[in-house]
Amino acid sequence: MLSSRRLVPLSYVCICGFWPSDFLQVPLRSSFFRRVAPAVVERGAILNGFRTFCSSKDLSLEKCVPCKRKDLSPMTEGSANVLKPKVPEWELLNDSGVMKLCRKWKVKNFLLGLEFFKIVADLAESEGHHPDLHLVGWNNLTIEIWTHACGGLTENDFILAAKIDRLPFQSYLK
Ligand SMILES: C[C@H](O)[C@H](O)[C@H]1CNC2=NC(N)=NC(=O)C2=N1
Repeated sequence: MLSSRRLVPLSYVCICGFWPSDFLQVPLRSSFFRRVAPAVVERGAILNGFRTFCSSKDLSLEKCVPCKRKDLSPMTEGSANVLKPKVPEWELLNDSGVMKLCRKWKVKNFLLGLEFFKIVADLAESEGHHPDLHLVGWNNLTIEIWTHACGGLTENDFILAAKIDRLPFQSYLK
């Protein structure tokens, strides 16, 4: 389904009801955009020209797209902050200029930590988009998500984070 979604160049935020029919193109620089930005993300929008969320409130229902575009560029901190409320458990990290999503868990034991990562790995493979996995001190897990192809954040990262949040990990945690 996603292949039908064209990637459009960044110049407007497109508010859509249903892809690709009823677009209202709003110049990013307009005061209208600044006022409606959060609502735009709620209703569905193109941020950084990569895709429209077609009014899905839940990013975990979206699919990651291949990061093959030569001109793929990371989203701005402003765009990241607009999407951040959709993955409230994650924090935005600026790692030497590379913006990433980061979340930590403490699991009951080492083997559950590896099982946790295996489940995340299977999800990542199915999405074709992969997190950085850290397991330290036997039971401290950290997952960092960013788009390596452009050295920053894209919608794929927020989608993967939202999908990870829906995995059934409660029984793994301390
Ligand atoms: C074509 C495919 O999208 C790329 O090989 C994927 C694989 N998984 C990936 N994962 C992440 N996090 N960033 C990437 O740039 C990336 N590229």
